[in-house]
Amino acid sequence: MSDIVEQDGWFSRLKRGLSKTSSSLTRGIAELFTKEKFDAATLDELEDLLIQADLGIATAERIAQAVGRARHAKALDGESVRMIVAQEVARVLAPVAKPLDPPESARPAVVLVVGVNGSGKTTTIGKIAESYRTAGLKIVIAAGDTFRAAAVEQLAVWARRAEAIFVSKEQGADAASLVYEAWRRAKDEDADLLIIDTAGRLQNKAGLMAELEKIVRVLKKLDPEAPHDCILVLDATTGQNAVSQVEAFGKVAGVTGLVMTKLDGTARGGILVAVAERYGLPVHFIGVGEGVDDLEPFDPSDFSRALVGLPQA
Ligand SMILES: Nc1nc2c(ncn2[C@@H]2O[C@H](COP(=O)(O)OP(=O)(O)OP(=O)(O)O)[C@@H](O)[C@H]2O)c(=O)[nH]1
Repeated sequence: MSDIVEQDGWFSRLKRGLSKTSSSLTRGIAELFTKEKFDAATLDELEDLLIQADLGIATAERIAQAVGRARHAKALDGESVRMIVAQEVARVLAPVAKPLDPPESARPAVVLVVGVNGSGKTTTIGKIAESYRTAGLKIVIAAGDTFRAAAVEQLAVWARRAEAIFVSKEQGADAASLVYEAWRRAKDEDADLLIIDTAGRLQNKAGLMAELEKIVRVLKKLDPEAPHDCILVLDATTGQNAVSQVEAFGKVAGVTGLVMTKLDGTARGGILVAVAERYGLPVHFIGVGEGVDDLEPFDPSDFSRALVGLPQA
């Protein structure tokens, strides 16, 4: 691959996006080799370093054990340790890397997008709509965040770009009734896909969570299988808080998959691994920047190598 293509490619954006995490891991691992010998205490330090990057205790332990085994077989250096980290991380992530794949038989297939304020829901919806427009699908987008006029406007821009039918209501309107209308509209138009934005809410605000529950209830009356996908968008910079979001949104809306954004904003990008290990939920997309090209389908090999600053396999 030429340098120019490589520069503009997804992997180099991913690598740049994950550089806060990868440089902190690379530096930390290099420091382990300034010790006189690489012994059990060094392995503990490695484990701590991985936990600090939010990789989760179980994965950190497994990686330290794998490095421990390798140290008997060959002389280690920073790069070989990073390679072991990448291999173990890829192993954890392989089962959760699944493209978003709403059923073709459902008309419309319903994708509900949930998450706290500012996590990147709008950007995610724009990306999904764009990829399905390219595939020739007829799309309806419902502006279920009826609280913020700016959110509706932003979504309308994405809808126009994706040549999607856009359904919105006046500010403060009941979100569940908007969802009802949007589903009917999608049915009347024989649309393939209905994507529903929802208002950002904190997982500990009971009133807003009840409203989300009502949206799901309304959808189930229209189609017992809906929503076919319920995507939780997680902001990586919220760290361990992502874990409580998965639980709270999972309980109310039955989360079926994840998108993790803003991996560029943290040195603890390992949080994706911790969440994957704990819940085994599919990861559909990851985001490392504000542009539409900075959100891409999740690839465990690319992610795990970029996480420790290694070139693409
Ligand atoms: N650095 C960075 N910024 C991102 C990423 N994804 C989204 N953003 C930015 O984060 C902000 C919030 O993204 P939105 O897509 O509007 O999020 P939202 O969840 O719809 O937000 P609300 O409508 O406020 O609930 C925007 O300024 C995005 O450009 C990412 O991966 N990295």
